[in-house]
Amino acid sequence: MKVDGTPYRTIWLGADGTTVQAIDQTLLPHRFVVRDFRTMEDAEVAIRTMIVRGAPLIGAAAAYGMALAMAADPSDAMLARAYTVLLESRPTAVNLRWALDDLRALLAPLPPAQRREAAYRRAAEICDEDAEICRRIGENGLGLIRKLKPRDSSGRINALTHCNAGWLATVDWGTALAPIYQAHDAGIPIHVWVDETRPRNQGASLTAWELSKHGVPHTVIADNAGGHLMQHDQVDFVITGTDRTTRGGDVCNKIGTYLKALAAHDNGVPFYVGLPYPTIDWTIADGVRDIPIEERSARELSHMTGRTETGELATVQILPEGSAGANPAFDVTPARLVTALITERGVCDASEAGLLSLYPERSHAA
Ligand SMILES: CSC[C@@H](O)[C@@H](O)C(=O)COP(=O)(O)O
Repeated sequence: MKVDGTPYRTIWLGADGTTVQAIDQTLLPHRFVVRDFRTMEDAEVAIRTMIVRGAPLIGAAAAYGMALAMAADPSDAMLARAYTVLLESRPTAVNLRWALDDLRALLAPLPPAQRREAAYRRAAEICDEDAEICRRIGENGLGLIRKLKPRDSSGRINALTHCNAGWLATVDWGTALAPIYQAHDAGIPIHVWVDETRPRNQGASLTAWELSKHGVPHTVIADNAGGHLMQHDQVDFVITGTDRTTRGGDVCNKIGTYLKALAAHDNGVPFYVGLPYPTIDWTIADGVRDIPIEERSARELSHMTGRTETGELATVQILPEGSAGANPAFDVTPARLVTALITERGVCDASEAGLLSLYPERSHAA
């Protein structure tokens, strides 16, 4: 996607052929800064501190982390260490494990001298594949948007989204936002209600930024406003991404997604989820019980960072001294609340039968 006319992906290989570069998402929307990752540890820190975030981008960054590890030391010991260190950087997005398993299976049988080149080549392929997958999710989601009739008299289609599942969360295009970009580009009058997404504000900071860079009309709302808007016919569909979706169609996504799905269900508003195949965890049937939910620091609740009127970035405390905070970063929306899953292969029911209709080769997986 473009930033002020210049095409960008979220992560790419630097001109020296070794350093990996990525947009620093902790500074958006106020500063556009590109970071260099020179070591596997740089990639690990970037994932853990959310310089890069969003399930598909976490997978891509982990793949490049493995490549950086192999550039430093292509031994078996380093391969095992890089796998473990990177896997522990964040627990919920299954794309991380998917990418590391993919790289390890490719690299382990190779002689060490061939591992560096193979790892960089595969990391670049994963990035290209993610961009193409997301473009296809966009096409498949566009088909659904074309069938919607506006509920209110504005003549526009109103989407509601939570967190950031746009191009910043992937390598390019996004998952939830790809159909919205394609609808906008096709001339469909579409407007997006953007949940601010406390505590880290991925909606207010990232989704709003990338929609404005693409010229998509949008309005940021407090996280709790969505139910009210749905009761008053101001939301035609809800669309989110996901960090892990079970083989039965339970959707794990940013904390607060479940409440949006409940409100959508109560108001007869379609609730769609965009996802690429590496986000499906075929090993888990019950998402509420079995998906690991990341607990993040209470500091994300107690402090907020923003731009002052004089243009500097400043961090302020908003909780009283001594109040405890709890910060579960994700929740699980049961499949029964999901109208449909939108994948690169097409649209299906949020159920095992639905997913297997698109991925029949997985029917053997337990
Ligand atoms: C295409 S991204 C889907 C999800 O990764 C996204 O909605 C999300 O929850 C991101 O969480 P984050 O904690 O910002 O990494």
